[in-house]
Amino acid sequence: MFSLSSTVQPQVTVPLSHLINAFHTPKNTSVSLSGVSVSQKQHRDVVPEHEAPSSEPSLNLRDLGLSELKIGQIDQLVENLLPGFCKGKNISSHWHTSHVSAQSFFENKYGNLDIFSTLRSSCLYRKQHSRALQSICSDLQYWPVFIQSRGFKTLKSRTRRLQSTSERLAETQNIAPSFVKGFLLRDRGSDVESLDKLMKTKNIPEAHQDAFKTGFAEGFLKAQALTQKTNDSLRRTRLILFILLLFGIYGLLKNPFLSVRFRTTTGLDSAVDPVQMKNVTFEHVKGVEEAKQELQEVVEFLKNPQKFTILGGKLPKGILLVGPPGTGKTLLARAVAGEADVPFYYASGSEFDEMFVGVGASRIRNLFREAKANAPCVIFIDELDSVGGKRIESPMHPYSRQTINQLLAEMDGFKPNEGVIIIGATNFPEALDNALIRPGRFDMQVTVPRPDVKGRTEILKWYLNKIKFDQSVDPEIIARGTVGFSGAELENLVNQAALKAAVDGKEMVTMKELEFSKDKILMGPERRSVEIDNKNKTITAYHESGHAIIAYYTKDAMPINKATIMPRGPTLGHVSLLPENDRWNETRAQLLAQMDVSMGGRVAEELIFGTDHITTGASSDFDNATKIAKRMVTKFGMSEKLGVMTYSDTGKLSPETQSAIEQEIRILLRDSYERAKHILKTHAKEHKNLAEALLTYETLDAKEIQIVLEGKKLEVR
Ligand SMILES: Nc1ncnc2c1ncn2[C@@H]1O[C@H](COP(=O)(O)OP(=O)(O)OP(=O)(O)O)[C@@H](O)[C@H]1O
Ligand SMILES: [Zn+2]
Repeated sequence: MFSLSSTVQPQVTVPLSHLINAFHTPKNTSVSLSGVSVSQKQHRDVVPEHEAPSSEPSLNLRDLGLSELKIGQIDQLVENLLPGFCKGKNISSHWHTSHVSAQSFFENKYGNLDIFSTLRSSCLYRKQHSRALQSICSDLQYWPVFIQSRGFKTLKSRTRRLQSTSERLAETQNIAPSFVKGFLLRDRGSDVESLDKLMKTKNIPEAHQDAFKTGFAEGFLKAQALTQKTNDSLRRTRLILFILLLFGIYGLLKNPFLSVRFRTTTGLDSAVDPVQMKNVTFEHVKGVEEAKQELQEVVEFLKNPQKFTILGGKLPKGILLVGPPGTGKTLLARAVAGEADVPFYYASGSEFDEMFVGVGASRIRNLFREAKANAPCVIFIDELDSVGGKRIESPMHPYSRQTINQLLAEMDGFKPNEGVIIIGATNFPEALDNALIRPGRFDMQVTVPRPDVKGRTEILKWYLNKIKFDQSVDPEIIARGTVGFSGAELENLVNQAALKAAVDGKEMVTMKELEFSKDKILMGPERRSVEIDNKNKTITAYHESGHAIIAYYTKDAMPINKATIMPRGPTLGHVSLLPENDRWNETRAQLLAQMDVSMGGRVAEELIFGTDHITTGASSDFDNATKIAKRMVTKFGMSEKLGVMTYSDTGKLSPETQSAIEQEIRILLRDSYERAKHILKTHAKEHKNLAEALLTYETLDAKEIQIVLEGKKLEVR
């Protein structure tokens, strides 16, 4: 384990290369770190400060103390800095710890949330931020190194930091993502923005923008070449950069819709032009069937608003697409417009107040004026939380209230049959201002989850069909190994494989390149979340199988409908049961069975992972079981000791009766726990099989569960 001392020591001077080596050196080599105490299994030696070669670039951390952190740097920290720690394996385990502590902080605060989206979308929570950051950063004392090296000006030092070609490759994404968009398009780092901003301020006409970007990249290459002339691997980097560039431009020409992204232009009274999205349809969005179904109605409405409303159709004005980054929310919104063949207005919440503070409100006004004049149409507001967050006391955004109020006023200001549909996207719905989700505003929520294994297969096939690949390629195998990947990441995976094949001079993409780029992505930025996912997934798989096994082997339990370990909302997985008929009455045996099924999760954790490793994940299960037990005792007269009598207001009971009730409930729960334990012990083998099947397939329906429990082999889907 690579753990660094836990206090920030701003006075330490750390030679960059030493840090870098520490990040990228395999476990068994020893690395010198100056001034940073390092402890792990095999001790690495710590070189005193003066021994650092003076010619090396070094950084005085004093100038960059934690208190200096600007809110705007949080994105950089989260998106760029922390992944940097995860490149090597050691770092990844290190990150693990920090992640958990930061996450638990947020969990206490907000329930089970994705730390990344939380940090990303809530620049407003200044206090929480600094605390969360401290918990992340407290032992990452050299983090400013990375922050310092962001941006075009300082990229030189950053390049030195990068050791392997593959990282240089990753680096190129940060350098020129806007013109490799559609190709390697996930990074929206600050570099892109600065380039975009530069183009805005320089007023580059659209026709020349590509040339400008190219020139910019070339200039960057030159600057790089000047500083490190003879470096061999640098040449390779330049080559790769260049190939990337060509590919990117090629992709841009070939596939314009991928890169056309409408932005409200600068200026106070900016014109707003729609983007017609004829060529994006639901066909382009894979693996989110449920969301598409839910949105189908909206398409019908947009095709003919009057008719729809005359027939009595009722539609929300606003639809909120909720889901993690890169799952296709923007794509879905475009597809809605495309399907209905109506104009699509794109706006990004974070852009409203970005150029000139206070113009957000007028931008919103313009946007809606234009949209209404061109109805039916779709207005899409990406990153809705950054305009509609609960930022009442945000010093960063003094005008945001105005912006959000304007948005609310506009939404209230038109009738449902006017044909304007507002689609907002967020990966952090909890941060939204309550006023926004009231009826008549964003009152319909559509979840856009990470794709399951089937969805991932579809997405991979879709993007594979755009490139050349050989017979060996089996999308399903890749899909199984990419738990937790979003659509964008899968697209990226395919693109990177194509790139790798091209760089290696191959004619087609084979399984080898796909596996390579999968691993690369896994080791890169996404790794820790996936790693945590895997660990959590195992626990979840046994927990959920526990419920399922009890349900299956208990005579009076409801039949199982499905079991899944796909996280949804705040849950990590669930087992759903379906009553055979509507239940008018429940028997004592049925109630007990329900309790046993609830107990199954925790019992499974205890049996498989040991008492020390049981998780908090069972609390709602216990709530369930306790409620049933309580009702049995106090309402249904199902306790021998307390007899056939109801006890409605437990507050008015004598202490003796109360404790008798409690005692009875406790006994019911304890017995239930023991029954569940007995079943799980008896069926340990089936339990294991089911958990493993869940880990492979993520979701199993009733029939598949039965097949597994009967010891047969599941057909590969
Ligand atoms: N389900 C999917 N099917 C096909 N392609 C997808 C899917 N999800 C994402 N992609 C690809 O990833 C790109 C980025 O996705 P998109 O911008 O729609 O995600 P998003 O959910 O809006 O992300 P963010 O929250 O970061 O804005 C899409 O343009 C598309 O190329
Ligand atoms: Zn449970």
